[in-house]
Amino acid sequence: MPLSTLRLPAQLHIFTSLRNVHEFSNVCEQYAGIARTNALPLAADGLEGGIFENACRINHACNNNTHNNWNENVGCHTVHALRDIQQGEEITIFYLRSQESRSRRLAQLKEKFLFTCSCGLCALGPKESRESDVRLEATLRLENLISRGGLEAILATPLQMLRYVDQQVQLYERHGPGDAGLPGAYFDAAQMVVAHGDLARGRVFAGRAISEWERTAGDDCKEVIQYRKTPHDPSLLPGLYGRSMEWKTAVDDVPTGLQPADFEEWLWRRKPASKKKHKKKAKNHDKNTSIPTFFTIREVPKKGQGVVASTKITKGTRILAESPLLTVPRHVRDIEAVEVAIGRQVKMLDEKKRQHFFALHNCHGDRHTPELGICRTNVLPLGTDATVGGLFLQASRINHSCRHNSQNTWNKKLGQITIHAFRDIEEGEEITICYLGGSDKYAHRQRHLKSTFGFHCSCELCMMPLDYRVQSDERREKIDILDKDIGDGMGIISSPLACLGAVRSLLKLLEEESIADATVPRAYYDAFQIAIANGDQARARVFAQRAQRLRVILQGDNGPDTRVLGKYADDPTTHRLYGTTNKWRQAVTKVPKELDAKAFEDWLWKKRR
Ligand SMILES: C[S@@+](CC[C@H](N)C(=O)[O-])C[C@H]1O[C@@H](n2cnc3c(N)ncnc32)[C@H](O)[C@@H]1O
Repeated sequence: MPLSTLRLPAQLHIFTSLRNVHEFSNVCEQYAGIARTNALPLAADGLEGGIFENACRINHACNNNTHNNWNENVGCHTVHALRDIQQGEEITIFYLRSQESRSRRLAQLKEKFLFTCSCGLCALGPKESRESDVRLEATLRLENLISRGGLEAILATPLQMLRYVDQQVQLYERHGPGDAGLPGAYFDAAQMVVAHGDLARGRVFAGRAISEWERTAGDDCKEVIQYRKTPHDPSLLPGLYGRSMEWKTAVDDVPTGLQPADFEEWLWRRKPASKKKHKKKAKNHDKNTSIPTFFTIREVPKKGQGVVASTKITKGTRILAESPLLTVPRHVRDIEAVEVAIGRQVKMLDEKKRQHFFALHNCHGDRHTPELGICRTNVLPLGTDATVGGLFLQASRINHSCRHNSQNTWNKKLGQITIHAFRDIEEGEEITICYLGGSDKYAHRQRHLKSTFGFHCSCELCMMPLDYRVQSDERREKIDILDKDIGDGMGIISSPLACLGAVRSLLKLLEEESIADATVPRAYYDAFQIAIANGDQARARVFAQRAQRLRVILQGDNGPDTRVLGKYADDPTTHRLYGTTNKWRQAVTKVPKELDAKAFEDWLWKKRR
């Protein structure tokens, strides 16, 4: 039970003996510090917290072995073992709201609780840690897709939503029984199938959710009590049963006698992959390019049309290469001249293309002619800082996200825009690019998107809780400052070491902010320039190689920046800045070969030991 009053001296004594990681100069600050260090949430929203004599002594681990939960029925904080705990092993809980990548967890724990976590998960070697991060990020992404889709997506694309939960459960199970996300996932699945009248599967999913809640929070927890009857009568799931009857089954239609794997196939409505279907997929190529089609263009809730992955797309895949339908001058004040230029090109389109053109979205209403409104809504830049934009029948259907998954690049040599996935995209997930430049903060992003494209952004990042968004804005502000400092070019010569340190800090912030677009190779290219301007060919080669590898992901082998970076990686002295000073002069052969990963990074960034 929480310590409800502190009038009794014994309770006050317990309270003041709790750890306080915050500085204080009076009693009020001391008590507030203790509360901030120790309070455990009394509800899922985390707005109210309680102080507990024993539970507040439990330390954090990112691979926690227990799950803590405020049980409002019994008015107690409960702690349940998620796996066997050996005698003498420390009992641990998880202090943060959700499992994220190692760097994010470390940053949040440092900020909120002022410690550097060294638990088993944080202490993994680089390879295992990366693998764990990939799994956690995938879980989080699926969680976001499910929660953002909401009822609308459950009703519109139920199979897709069920697929997300299926993948989520598989990821949780790969993590082992320690994960407390399972009951929620099974409950989501129960809601999805029941909304379409499928009581048989609803019964199985609801049963699994209840037994997982019992395991992680006890049979007297709120959820078990509230939904105890649903495995017997899944139609009791609140407000959902029979919104559609597309998957209608009776509650007793659960198949018997199936092998476990076959039962799971039935339960999750997975279709066994038939050879025929594979053949069809391989043939499914875009008519105008040699690229297989990875997407469909269809209605996306609250966004009009959008481009949606029709298969899983792996990081680095070229999703689309497309020639512009017409080109439009950008940054021109003389609107009439622009209208004339557009009008002339629209007239020259054949009838079919003209129809496609006028079917594109126009967010400007009758403020402009339809031709100009369509172009202003849909034009994509043909190069960095380009004075010309292009209008595309497919690429212009791609919607915006502040945490996008794909990069658009104008490939002058091909005369086409390319769209590359810079992280894995799940089947059914929307393909998104960023309409904005740089690392704009929340308020600025919303203002700009509203005034230029007429919508309020509710992407994954913009929908994060306020405290997360504030942290994100702080990181973005730092990114902006570092970017400007590095970009002014003076530091390369006058203070190269500080400049290199700034690039390293920038890359760390970009990773924390999950920015994986062209900003990252650009930062490595900055590091390359610092090294080569000061005569260090060895470091320059490594930085150029890293920038090139990232450009291959974002633009492909034949991308506009990929080749030139390859040239610099082969021979860094071909860069125009080579030898501006010889302060760090070093041959290209001096890249150390014997160092472990950490020592190599220390060498690369000239970090003194
Ligand atoms: C280039 S078009 C993208 C395709 C467009 N959705 C369509 O139906 O053709 C830009 C327009 O799409 C919509 N849009 C793009 N991203 C959006 C988002 N994240 N949320 C809501 N609407 C969005 C806005 O209406 C915007 O003006």
